Amino acid sequence: MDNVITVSQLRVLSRDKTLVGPVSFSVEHGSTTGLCGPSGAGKSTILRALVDLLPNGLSRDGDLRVLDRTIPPGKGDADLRAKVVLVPQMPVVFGGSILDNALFGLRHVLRASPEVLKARAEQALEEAGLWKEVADRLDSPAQNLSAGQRQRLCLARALALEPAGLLLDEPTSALDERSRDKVEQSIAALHGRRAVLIVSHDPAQVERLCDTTIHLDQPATATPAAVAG
Ligand SMILES: Nc1ncnc2c1ncn2[C@@H]1O[C@H](COP(=O)(O)OP(=O)(O)OP(=O)(O)O)[C@@H](O)[C@H]1O
Repeated sequence: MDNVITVSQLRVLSRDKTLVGPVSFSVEHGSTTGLCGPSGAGKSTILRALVDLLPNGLSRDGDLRVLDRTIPPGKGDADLRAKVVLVPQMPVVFGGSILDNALFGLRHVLRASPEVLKARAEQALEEAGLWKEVADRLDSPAQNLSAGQRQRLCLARALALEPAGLLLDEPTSALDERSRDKVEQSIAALHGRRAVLIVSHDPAQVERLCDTTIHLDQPATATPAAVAG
């Protein structure tokens, strides 16, 4: 199978100090990979590095390939962010309707008629496992959705971009068991269709969803780059 994301000796640096890494791994098309490790090990930071959205003051080195393209540090662009999409830990639901939220992002990437955009958003809501619950109220405020529905709406917003890779940061950490199960069903349905990298604290969840696991064993400490490298 083809790799969607390939990382070799990737480190995240804070000034000249290694904050996370080095790590090397790949995520294949159609696979679901778990990214695990103790709090502070650098899981969220790695996800952000993969889409070149590190906070100010942090940078990365090492090699990052997305599909057949090498992404030099700081050179991530809209094209990269449509191919590999990060869904953050806390779902961000904007003011506006459910449909507006599903379309957010897609509108900037795809120049198409409102009908085509709507069809793509509906397909994404279906893929995220939310369609049946919202089909009759697409114009209702998204803020009224439950926490689990919001998480799946954010998943739909990402899927509307038809990414090759999805990065999910603790997608069920704030959910009760029933909502968690629904989100997990949606993630499981992506297996075979997308490359999914999922940060999880829950070994049982990793067992349920993932083909392979990457372990970040050490909490990140700012060690001198020359030593850590
Ligand atoms: N902007 C930043 N500047 C400096 N250090 C940072 C910055 N962002 C994160 N860090 C540090 O990087 C390390 C990794 O943080 P990160 O949030 O990636 O860990 P994590 O494994 O996702 O943790 P958790 O499981 O608790 O969410 C931590 O030591 C954190 O303090």
